[in-house]
Order: sequence, then C-alpha cells, then structure tokens
Amino acid sequence: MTIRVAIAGPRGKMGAEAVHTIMKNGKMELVAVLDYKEVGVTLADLDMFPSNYTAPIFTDMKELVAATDPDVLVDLTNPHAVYKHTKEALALNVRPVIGTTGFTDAQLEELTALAREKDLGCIIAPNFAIGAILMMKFAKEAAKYLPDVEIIEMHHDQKLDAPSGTGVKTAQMIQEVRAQKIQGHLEEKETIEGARGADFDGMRIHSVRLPGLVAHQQVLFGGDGQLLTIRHDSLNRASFMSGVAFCVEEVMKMDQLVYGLENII
Ligand SMILES: NC(=O)C1=CN([C@@H]2O[C@H](COP(=O)(O)OP(=O)(O)OC[C@H]3O[C@@H](n4cnc5c(N)ncnc54)[C@H](OP(=O)(O)O)[C@@H]3O)[C@@H](O)[C@H]2O)C=CC1
Ligand SMILES: O=C(O)C1=N[C@H](C(=O)O)C[C@H](O)C1
Repeated sequence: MTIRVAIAGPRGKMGAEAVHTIMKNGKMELVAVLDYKEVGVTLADLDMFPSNYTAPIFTDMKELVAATDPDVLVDLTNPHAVYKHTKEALALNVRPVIGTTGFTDAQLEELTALAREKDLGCIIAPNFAIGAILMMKFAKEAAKYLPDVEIIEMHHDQKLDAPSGTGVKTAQMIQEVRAQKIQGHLEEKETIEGARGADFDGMRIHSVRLPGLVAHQQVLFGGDGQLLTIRHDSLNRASFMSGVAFCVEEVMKMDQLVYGLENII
C-alpha cells in the first residue's frame, strides 16, 4: 500500500528536504502540502522545486484533508503552528509525524490523550537523526553512574526555540535515571543573569546560536578527576531524512502517541 503523505512547512529548510525525501520514496506519495500563506497552486509554482512536483498547496488543513485524503501529516513548521496542526490532523484521522520542536508538557499530555481517544498513531520526534538518538540513549546510560551533567546544544541562529527539543528530551531521559542532585556550589551566584544556563531539575542546559552551525549537542559528565563527553553533530539536514521516512512507515502501524524515537527504534 502506498502511504499518502502531506507535509506542513514545505518551503522551510527541513520541509523542503522532506518534500524531496517523500518524492523519492517508492512506498510513499506526496499528496499535498500545507502552508500558511498563498504561495502558489502546486509545489511546481515555487522556484525551489522542479516542474514535476505537482502536489497541491493548501492553507487550510480541513480543505487539504477533504481534497487529498492523506494517511500521514509530517509537520516541520514552527513552535507557534505545530500544536494546532497536530490537533487538527488527529481530529481528521490523519496520523501526525511531528519534527517541529517547542511543545509544552501540557500540550504533549493533551495530544497523548487525543491520540488514545482516536486510536491513532502519532510520533513526536524532537530529533530524527539516528546518531542523536544514540547520543541521548548513551547519555541516559552514563547518568546512572555520573550524575553531574551539563548539556550544551549548539544550533544555527535562525532557530526559534531554546533550549532545543533535543536538549530538553536529553534532560528528560537523564532525569529518569539520575540521582537527584543540585550541581555546582550551593552558594554560587550569577553576576550576569543566565550565566549558568537553564536549570532542568538541577542539570544545566546551555544554548549556543551561531551562523554556520546546523545542529550539534554535547553532554558532559564530570567525575573525580575525569570528564566524559558524548557528542553528536548533524552536518546537514539529510541527517534527519531516514528518520522521517522511518516514522512515516512506523506511524501507520501504531495506535497511540510516541514522544521520542528512542521508544521505537
Ligand atoms: N525533529 C528533527 O529532527 C528536526 C526538527 N527541526 C525542527 O523543525 C522545525 C522547522 O525547522 P526549519 O526547517 O529549520 O525551520 P524553517 O524556518 O526553515 O521552516 C519552517 C517553515 O514553516 C513555515 N511555516 C510557518 N508557520 C506555518 C504554518 N502555520 N503553516 C505552514 N507552514 C508554516 C515557514 O514559513 P515562513 O518562513 O514563510 O514563515 C517556513 O517555511 C523547527 O521546529 C525545528 O526545531 C529541525 C531539524 C530537525
Ligand atoms: O531547529 C533545528 O535545526 C533543530 N531542531 C531540533 C531540536 O530542537 O532539537 C532537532 C535538531 O537539533 C535540529
């Protein structure tokens, strides 16, 4: 069976890469894309895509679903739009595969309940790159033995959310196993606010934003006389694409929401 895929955010850095990925995949068909402004009738109207990319462009999810009947919605938009898109897709019986980051805990809970109510698969993946998933898994393992940990995530300067979805997910996975601990000196004081980074359950997350970067993270563990560094680098956005295709196939077999690819690889 060919999987019918719609993509939200097709003009973006990730969305455009995902359009090419789905177009090249023999098991999938790109049936539509979702944008928020009128940018053309089909993808072929956009200079960035070839003339044989004929998927229609919609600005309304309901119209998109009624006209093209997708099985899966891949969302690569931004933290302001993604929650609404995910909710709408589930309500219309379309399985969401979400790469967009920036969900609140309350939103994740609500979407989990909605997917359960509808018996529909939904994947929310803060990172699609297999190397990044392994970095998070290895960091979780290390935290059992080395509870002093700081996360440094580094991204391009166009990123809207901080910390990154991967940074937050890493901290959440470490939190599951790490002995409760406030790090650093109990009397430490920041002389410039933010100097010690974001505080996640006593762990610090530092966000670096610079042109030239793509997506990078290192997790540092300190112990007596030793430092363990677990690092992952995405050097381009192709690094995420096998994960996108994997999720499109997997979500078709699922009947609930999964947050994080570490739960299904
Ligand atoms: N899970 C993963 O592995 C990865 C996740 N990401 C995440 O994916 C998201 C996109 O990243 P990236 O491609 O770099 O960002 P971009 O800013 O390059 O792309 C986002 C695109 O979404 C469009 N957009 C904004 N609002 C809407 C809307 N309501 N409906 C449809 N389209 C909309 C934007 O249009 P316009 O520019 O005109 O506003 C833009 O074209 C981010 O949240 C990022 O964190 C990124 C890389 C990997
Ligand atoms: O915005 C990005 O670029 C990325 N966003 C995701 C995140 O917030 O973790 C995944 C990856 O780090 C790239």
